[in-house]
Amino acid sequence: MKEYLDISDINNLHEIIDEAISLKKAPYSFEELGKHKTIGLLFFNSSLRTRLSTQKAAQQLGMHCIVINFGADAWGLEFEDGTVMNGSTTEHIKEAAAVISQYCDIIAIRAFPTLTDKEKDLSEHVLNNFKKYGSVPIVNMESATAHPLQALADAITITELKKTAKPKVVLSWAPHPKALPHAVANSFTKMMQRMDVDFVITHPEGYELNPEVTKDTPIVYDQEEAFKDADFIYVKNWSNYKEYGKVVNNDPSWTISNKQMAVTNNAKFMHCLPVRRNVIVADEVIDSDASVVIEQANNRTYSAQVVLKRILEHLK
Ligand SMILES: NCCC[C@H](NC(=O)CCC(=O)O)C(=O)O
Ligand SMILES: NC(=O)OP(=O)(O)O
Repeated sequence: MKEYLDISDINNLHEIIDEAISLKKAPYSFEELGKHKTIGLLFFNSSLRTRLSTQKAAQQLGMHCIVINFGADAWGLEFEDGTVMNGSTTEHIKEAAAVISQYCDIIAIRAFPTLTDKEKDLSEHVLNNFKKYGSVPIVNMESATAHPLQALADAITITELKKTAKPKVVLSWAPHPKALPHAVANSFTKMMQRMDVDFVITHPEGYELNPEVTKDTPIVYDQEEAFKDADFIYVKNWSNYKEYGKVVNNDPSWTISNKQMAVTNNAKFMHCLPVRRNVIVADEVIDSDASVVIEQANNRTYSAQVVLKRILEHLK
């Protein structure tokens, strides 16, 4: 694997999921592979799971890890070409990406969307500028439109827990007070389209994701109808895509409670975390045996580890 920007960088999905599950059983089997290699983790936004699981994955491969928070302790970066830099930005991406590439063999980046400038977000300008001006492989740790490490962890989790050959998986929107990105929902959708599952999306009318992502995936506007006989309920809020970045609906009847779970086939409840309790999901569901959110978060380590392993093998 040359880089990991999107799940399209995965050639053989079955193979990578199986390999991640093997790494979970023997996480130190390749601790020589990353010896004397360094990964730089660049954060423009907060993180708990991605930051810790990616570090853990790198360490289990014998790599060194360096971390920088652009929001807090780096110089303000300029991304536009030809700007007269007499304002708030201090350093241009051209130098920053080239310099970081001197110190790191792999660069991993978290950079959320603006949710105000749709065109800029869709262009993935942060990720693509690092790719353009850096000289080492890039790993996406959640960008404006994609969270492929999360989607791979989700695929591992569903593979481990499914009880039938072709489970029914539902992606459900749930309310949230703030405008949230589409990245998790986009990557999960693309992942389910590649897996052998019966996949349905449910959300209030008007909350359609980018049609270039959803393609021909069935969309059911009635949440209860969508949940019938489901084996996995994957919940996520996203802000409006058409009225870009707006919160136009906060309907609490979409919050996942026992009432919704009752029509499923004893479904597992999934969420990428962090989750707002009693807004996205009621305590009674996330505290029940149906919830697999901790197993899902654990799989973030093996998702990152299999990706880093493959990039390291490509570097050799
Ligand atoms: N990496 C997992 C999710 C990150 C982000 N959630 C958030 O920003 C939650 C913020 C809050 O609840 O205040 C998202 O939805 O893409
Ligand atoms: N799921 C996830 O990416 O969590 P963090 O935002 O805490 O990294």
